Amino acid sequence: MGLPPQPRSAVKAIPLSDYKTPFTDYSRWRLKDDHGRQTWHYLSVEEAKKWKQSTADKYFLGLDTEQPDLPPPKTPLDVAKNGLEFFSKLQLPGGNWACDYSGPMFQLAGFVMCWYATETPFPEAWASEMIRYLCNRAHPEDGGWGLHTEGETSVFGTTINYTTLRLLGMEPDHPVATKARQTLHKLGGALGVPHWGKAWLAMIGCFEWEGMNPIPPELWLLPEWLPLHPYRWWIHTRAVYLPMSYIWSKRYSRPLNPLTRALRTELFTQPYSSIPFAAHRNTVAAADIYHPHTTILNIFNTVCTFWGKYLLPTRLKTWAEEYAYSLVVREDENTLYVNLGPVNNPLQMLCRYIAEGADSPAVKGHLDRLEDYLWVNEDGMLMNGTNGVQIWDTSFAIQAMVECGFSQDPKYRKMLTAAHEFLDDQQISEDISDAVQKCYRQKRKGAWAFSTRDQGYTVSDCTAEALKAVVQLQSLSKFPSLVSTQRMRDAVDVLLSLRNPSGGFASYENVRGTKLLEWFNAAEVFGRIMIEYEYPECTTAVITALVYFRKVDTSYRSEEVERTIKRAVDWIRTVQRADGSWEGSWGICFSYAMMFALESLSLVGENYSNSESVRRACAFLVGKQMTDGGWGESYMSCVKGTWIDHERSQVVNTAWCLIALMNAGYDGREVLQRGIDLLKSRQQANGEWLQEGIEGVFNRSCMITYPNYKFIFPIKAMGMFAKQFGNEKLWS
Ligand SMILES: CC(C)=CCC[C@@H](C)[C@H]1CC[C@@]2(C)C3=C(CC[C@]12C)[C@@]1(C)CC[C@H](O)C(C)(C)[C@@H]1CC3
Repeated sequence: MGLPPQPRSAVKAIPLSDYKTPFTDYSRWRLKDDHGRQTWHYLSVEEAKKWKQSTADKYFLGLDTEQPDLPPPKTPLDVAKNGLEFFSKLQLPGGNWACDYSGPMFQLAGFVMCWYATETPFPEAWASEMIRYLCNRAHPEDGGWGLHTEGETSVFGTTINYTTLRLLGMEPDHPVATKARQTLHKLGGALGVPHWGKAWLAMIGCFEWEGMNPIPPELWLLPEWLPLHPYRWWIHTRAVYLPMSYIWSKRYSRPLNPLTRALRTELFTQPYSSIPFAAHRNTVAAADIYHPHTTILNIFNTVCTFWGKYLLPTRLKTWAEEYAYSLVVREDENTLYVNLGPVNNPLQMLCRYIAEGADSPAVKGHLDRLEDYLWVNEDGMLMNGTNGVQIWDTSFAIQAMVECGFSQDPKYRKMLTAAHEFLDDQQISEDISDAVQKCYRQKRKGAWAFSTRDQGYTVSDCTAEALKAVVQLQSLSKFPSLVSTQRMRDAVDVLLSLRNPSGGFASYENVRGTKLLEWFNAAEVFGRIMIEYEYPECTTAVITALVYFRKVDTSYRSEEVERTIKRAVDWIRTVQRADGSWEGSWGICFSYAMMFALESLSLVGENYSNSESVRRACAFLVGKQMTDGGWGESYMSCVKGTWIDHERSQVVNTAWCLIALMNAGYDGREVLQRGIDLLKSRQQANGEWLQEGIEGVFNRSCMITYPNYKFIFPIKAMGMFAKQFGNEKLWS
């Protein structure tokens, strides 16, 4: 400690196992919260004296939080109180919560490669800690990386993270680099890197653009009624391919320099100049493929390659580039450079750099806002999956406290008031003037996003959970009416705008495309990314929110609300599996979706005593209880689409299953109490629960952490148990 950031050459000789000691002085990092904008700052020694490190900073950095031992809990609410005692220390001044939102192992790489492509130097403290993070995440046996932290070594993960380390300053003969390179070569080298990897490498001059399947911006000029039009794609897919298509069309590569020349020799198993790149458009390492190319995609790619090479008129190409670029600019303007997510953001920056140059306000705006995605944990610096989890986690934290009956308790008033004010501040108050027509955006006035208002993207269940939290506080717990009735109605308008003909709800938008679009999924590493799908979690969250809203406002669009609830419940029934379960898409996995499904069914009056479908669901869950009383689901549940036990019970899965069963009105007290005992037994003396397995997922194959869940859901489960059975003394 006390060291300045280590010069990158100093990281030279450290072996893979020794990256636990920070390269920077961890007592000098601070997390700043500006209306939910969370950014990490590395202070000078002088600055650090004036700006004290908070408990939250220390916790996130893996330093000792010095929280005292609390009186041993005797009742479920004691456990909840102790949990909250700790969790309250993690609340940021703006009333929201933050977290290390890691898991995917491709975001930092995308960020570093795009940043490098813009010829911008990296701040020293970042570079050192990013290097350390990647060293800490390398698999101990083979030194490679996978798609996500739990995944097996892949060509994708290893190619892009090896490249990242080198761009950040690691020498090629460093033991970490040597080991990773050997593994990469054993896997056939970077020629087999999937599509996005090829694109990123091409941007820094380490892959030839002709070796990539095309991403023609001309697609944006197709008539919108065509099923293939990008506006019908899932929002994240189109947001990534939009800037990528512009860069692809421009064939932009950073001019070569000694480092990228060296990388050209390190990444491949054969001399770079001897590689016939055009023949390798479809070369993808077998182990990397989650979603193989379809014949139709291969034909499409061949046609597009031919079209681009021989037929595309220059004027049309320019027009397409200009149109795509105009959408890139709008995305920046509409989100104040935060952008939809961590992959499109750096790509957007590179587009602005290509078109407007390094000194343009746009590139500067990007360089500034990219910081919102960076995070520092005990292992180093990484890129978060979004610019935070602010609204989402704050909504759930409020709901958990309400469930415990703490909204009436003066002790929690300050924490809840700050959280309430945060949600009030973060509701999106207006639509983007020309956005709906020209950027293909969903209605957003009245919505809440997942992270912040600045990011500004409607998400169905984020709107629903925030609305539920607001109703719970304002109408059912007599908190001041910060969010007016009109604004709640705006939120309901958003939810109703998201209805689909099936009755189910998707994530950001209505389902706009046909499932057949999946034939054109070119990303290779993810499944189900081409269109929006209806999800049990999103659908049930909407049902729940509408039921809550209806409790306080019976008149607004009442028939539509009624019909929407009914149709959504019908949809939920259609996707319940024969074994009684629901499969999750955003959390791991069945336990997550079932928690939401059984809550909404209970709110429409279906429970264990009167519904066969609820009874089947309960039997499923009870059947999964482990011998220690807990539940545990492996992330492989999501990959395989069938419940797979974790090797050990998990606090978060246990809480989800308990909440699900209690919502269902399941009457087996013993089953529930064994789960409650397990949660209590895992709580530390200071009220904390320790991090266990990864909690979240997206696109079926990529895992992502939700570290606050281990506080929020056990607290909620305790509150519900106390409500259902009385807050009796259970432990001496
Ligand atoms: C394939 C690409 C572009 C990768 C970048 C990562 C994003 C796509 C991921 C990271 C976090 C992520 C899983 C998220 C979601 C969508 C996809 C995200 C944004 C949503 C908003 C979908 C709806 C969900 O119910 C929930 C709100 C939990 C999540 C939150 C995180």
